[in-house]
Amino acid sequence: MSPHPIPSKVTVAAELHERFDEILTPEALQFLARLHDQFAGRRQERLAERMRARKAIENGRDLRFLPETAAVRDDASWRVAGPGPGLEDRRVEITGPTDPKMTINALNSGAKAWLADLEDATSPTWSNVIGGQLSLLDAIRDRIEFTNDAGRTYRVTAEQTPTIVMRPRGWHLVEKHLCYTDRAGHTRPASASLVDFGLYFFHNATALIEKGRGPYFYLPKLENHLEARLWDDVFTFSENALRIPHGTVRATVLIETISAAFEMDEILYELRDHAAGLNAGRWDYIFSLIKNYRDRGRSYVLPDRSEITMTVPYMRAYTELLVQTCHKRGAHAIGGMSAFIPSRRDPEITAQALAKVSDDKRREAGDGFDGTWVAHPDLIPTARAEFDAVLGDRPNQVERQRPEVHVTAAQLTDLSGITHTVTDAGVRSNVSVALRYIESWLRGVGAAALDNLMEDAATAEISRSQLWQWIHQGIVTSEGTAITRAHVEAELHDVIRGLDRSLDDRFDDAENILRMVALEDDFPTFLTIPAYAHYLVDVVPAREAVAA
Ligand SMILES: CC(=O)SCCNC(=O)CCNC(=O)[C@H](O)C(C)(C)COP(=O)(O)OP(=O)(O)OC[C@H]1O[C@@H](n2cnc3c(N)ncnc32)[C@H](O)[C@@H]1OP(=O)(O)O
Ligand SMILES: O=CC(=O)O
Ligand SMILES: [Mg+2]
Repeated sequence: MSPHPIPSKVTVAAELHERFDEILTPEALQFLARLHDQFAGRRQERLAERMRARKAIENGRDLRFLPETAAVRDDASWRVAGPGPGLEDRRVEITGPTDPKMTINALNSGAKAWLADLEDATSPTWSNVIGGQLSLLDAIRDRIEFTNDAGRTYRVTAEQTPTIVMRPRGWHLVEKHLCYTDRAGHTRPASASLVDFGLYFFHNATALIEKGRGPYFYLPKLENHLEARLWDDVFTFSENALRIPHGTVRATVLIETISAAFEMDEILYELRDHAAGLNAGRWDYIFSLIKNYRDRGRSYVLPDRSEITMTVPYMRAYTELLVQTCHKRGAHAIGGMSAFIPSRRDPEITAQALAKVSDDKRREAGDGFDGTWVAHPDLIPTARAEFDAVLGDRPNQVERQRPEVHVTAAQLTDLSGITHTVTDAGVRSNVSVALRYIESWLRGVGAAALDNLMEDAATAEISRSQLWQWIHQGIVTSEGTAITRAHVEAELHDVIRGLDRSLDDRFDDAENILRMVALEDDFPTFLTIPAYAHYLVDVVPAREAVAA
């Protein structure tokens, strides 16, 4: 370390589009630099630990409830902070990206909460990342407006708007358009989590509190309780920095990795001053199962994506444990996303989607969940009806304990007794969906309706990781086709031949990424990491002028 350390800073290494200076103010960048001073090193340690943990599973180690944290699990006395103002009743939450139109539509939707998503549903182009922050800034100040190409102007007209719960990107991602230079003069890309969280918190925490709500977050893709501790420390540091009372932030943690399912109590405990609940993030959870057990033999091979439902035993074990853990600790249990979406052009598709969503939400409400997610505004009445039927006038059912639930470690990963059937159609569908989703993502559209299903980063991860696993485990389809690399290549060519191409589509790049993440021997931990590095980064020399 030099005897006269230079101040650390965060600098902008990208074009400043219209109004970006309202978000990337010197003060906001300085706040990001302080967050990185405190937490960038710990983030790196956590990421290194993720690699070690994954390697251990790969080498045959079974996950277990941690002996060293048994006291936390066994202590019946502690509770979490619980809902902040505006989070008491979360029976239906709409999720979606934060472009201005979706923001306004979500705020007018009638849902109780809006998951403003910078994660699974957002392609992290520079425009989307800072544009999303601008939408939120404007929404919170009641001034958001949008006019589409046809001249239709969108405004927020609802009397009661949903409580905003923002979801920053996960710890694994970087934001290369912002550079962090530490006190020793080393420059690295900023942490995407700290950027998304930090900018939102810095600009909006006080305004949200003045509106009677608060700075609320969904935390994605946590793998263990030490990552929860890191987030908790980020919250406490940020509350102190902005002189906001400790415990104002609320976090709802997605339990969407297999390892986190073994540490639900511990995650809530680490975040107990800030925790509002847990969410059953089913799509990433399935992806995490495949990713971690992909090399553990055929008994860990999951069937066609369409067959992996919430009623198979290992998925039931996970959701039952989640509800039980939450209610024991005074936390809300929030259900997940049914991927079926309605079509305003096709009443039959809509009827099918509503029936599937009804079933899913009825099961969740009956199991004790306090609320749930929907992907589309037209699903809100259906989801609400199922929760109204169980909750009635009560805002939630946190008081409903589930003492009869006894989930063992083995049940969480026991894939025996389920079908492992893979079909030709399942292979084709994974190739087609993954390719088309990645193409959309590369164009900056992070959630898409494909074949009447909602697809986002989490669902696309399932498709590509299944292809990888099926190839590497030498699976033969029920029709007798050996799923080799050559076979998947042939399917890919076939899908590409059948596409409606345009001059500016990104299918060539999408094909390149799909090959990288599904057809190589190496298994990238997230498809978004190489896709971002290859195609989404548009860096210009850092601007010293806006450095903090
Ligand atoms: C695994 C997970 O993490 S799940 C959570 C992350 N995923 C998501 O959040 C997906 C959210 N959903 C969506 O993005 C969209 O519903 C899609 C992409 C699936 C489908 O969107 P579209 O093709 O636009 O659907 P459709 O044409 O039927 O939309 C009708 C209207 O509803 C609006 N709408 C649709 N979904 C949403 C939403 N989630 N939030 C707000 N408005 C929405 C559309 O903007 C459109 O508005 P308009 O009539 O003013 O143009
Ligand atoms: O984020 C939610 C999921 O299902 O993944
Ligand atoms: Mg997810």
